[in-house]
Amino acid sequence: MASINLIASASYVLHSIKASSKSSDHLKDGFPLGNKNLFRMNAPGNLRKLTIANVANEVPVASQPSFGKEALGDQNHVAWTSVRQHRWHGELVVEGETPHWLNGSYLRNGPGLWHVGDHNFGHLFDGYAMVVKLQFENGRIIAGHRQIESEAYKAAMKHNKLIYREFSEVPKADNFPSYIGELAGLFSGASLTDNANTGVFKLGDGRVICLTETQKGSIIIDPTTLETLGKFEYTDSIGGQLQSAHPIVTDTEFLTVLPDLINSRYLVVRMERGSNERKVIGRVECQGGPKPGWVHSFAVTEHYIVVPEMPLRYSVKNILKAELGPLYAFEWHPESKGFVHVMCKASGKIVASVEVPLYMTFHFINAYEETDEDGRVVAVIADCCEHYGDTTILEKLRLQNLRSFAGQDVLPDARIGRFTIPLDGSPYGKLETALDPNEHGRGIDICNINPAFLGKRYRFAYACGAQRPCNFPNALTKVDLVEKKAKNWHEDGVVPSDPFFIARPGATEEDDGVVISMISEKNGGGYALLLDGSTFEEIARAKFPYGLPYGFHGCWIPKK
Ligand SMILES: CC(=O)/C=C/C=C(C)/C=C/C1=C(C)CCCC1(C)C
Ligand SMILES: CC(/C=C/C=O)=C\C=C\C=O
Ligand SMILES: [Fe+2]
Repeated sequence: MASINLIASASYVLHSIKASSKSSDHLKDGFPLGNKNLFRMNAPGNLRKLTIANVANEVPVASQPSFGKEALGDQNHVAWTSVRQHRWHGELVVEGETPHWLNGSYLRNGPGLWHVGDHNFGHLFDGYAMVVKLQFENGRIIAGHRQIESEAYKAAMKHNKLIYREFSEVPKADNFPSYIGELAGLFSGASLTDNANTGVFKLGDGRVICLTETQKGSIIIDPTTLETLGKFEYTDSIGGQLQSAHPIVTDTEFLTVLPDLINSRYLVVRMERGSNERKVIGRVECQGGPKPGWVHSFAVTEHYIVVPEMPLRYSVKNILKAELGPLYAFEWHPESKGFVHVMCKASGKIVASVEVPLYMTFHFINAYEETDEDGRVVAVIADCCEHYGDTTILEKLRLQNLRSFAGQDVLPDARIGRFTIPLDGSPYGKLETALDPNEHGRGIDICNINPAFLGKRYRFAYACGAQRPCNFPNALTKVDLVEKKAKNWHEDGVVPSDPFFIARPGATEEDDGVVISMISEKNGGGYALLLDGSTFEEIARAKFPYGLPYGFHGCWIPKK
């Protein structure tokens, strides 16, 4: 059965490759090159003329009139609306001043399209990936966005229906045999999405890669044109289907965690700069069960890798179901408990596996080693955006909820959860609240730090926070973990994304730099925002021709 499915999917892949060159061609068909100032805003019925400096190369998707089409009434914030065209590129007018030392490109990945044909997707995490670029050049900002041409996206465009399984979406089996094919495809991974919408990373050798949580969803793009260049092929034989969405990428290496659903363990792997071959550092045997916990992200210190084992566990039963359960591919197993494991990076040995209170996190912020007066490491501290051991947030991120509850105070509380993991062999670790969550409006997620402090004792985290009432993080927050205070940025009706810190060259203070975020506005507009990393005051903003959907995670590519 699996081989039949593989043959089917191989012939499908061939079709898609042929279709892909055509698809890029037909995306240009009917492209009104002269029409440089007219943009239809995403807000329903809102036709406006905007003058944007040097707008070039706006590319409507000729045969996809469905872009930006969800008809959901006035409440449909542009943050939760498909982008109105496949790609765009142009210069933005800057209000304020961007620092002249800021030369390079900020790329951000996230969903761009949440429907196919007449079918609206269910969840924020389902959207077909779109990368947005802000290229800073001597005070100017050249911007652009482009859909990633994953197999899942191309297949959906070609057949006008969902073909691959997304986070909350399962393609409809037209008939029983095709459902059997779909099941086999799930075992082989052939039916799983490669929609690389979670993050974008610059590898040490300069390649730029977009990822999702399936290994096949590792896609190389051109950071200048944002063109999809092809699959990132792992040349090792490690196998498996899944990966963390958040590898730790430095100039020298790429570290990630691969959940192994068959053996109920995690593989921690490392890929050197310039290589496509991952090598296993070590294995973490899960303490609870029945399956490994979801591992969206993990953390590192200078010498250790911190691997979470959440009670929110992968569920093979759910993954194989035609209708997903309330927690999609996962199940909440409080009886299986929560654990955190610490692996020595050099030897792969587990130096601590501790039980901790039940927790629920997407994002680790950072981790570091705590030493005693003799300099011996006695504990590992790991911080994350923690949802009080409650999975409700997953339901709140359903598009219907994001669209219908704007302004209502339904965002579940979140905090910075600080794990203390003793290295003295004791079986328990601590999970405490790092600062009063009211400081950041009792909402916090999508966090960044100064990358020079990765794995080290640090003081500042930048994240999306909340200005209540809200149904989604609607503020930017700078958290001071030493003073236990936060500075917040908010404007009425905004949905800000990924506050990304870039250090000023030569800086000696941790927060000396700028924070970039892309803002979606309630009137359908949007802009790039620059805040001072220290004061958290606005230094510049630059309006996009039209608002962009909410995005997840970005990276910085300094100009060579
Ligand atoms: C955007 C984000 O934060 C997470 C995305 C996660 C995805 C796309 C997960 C996809 C999966 C499947 C398609 C089936 C198997 C399990 C799982 C990895 C959840
Ligand atoms: C948007 C999000 C997770 C994205 C994953 O990469 C979490 C939002 C949480 C809200 O508090
Ligand atoms: Fe994430």
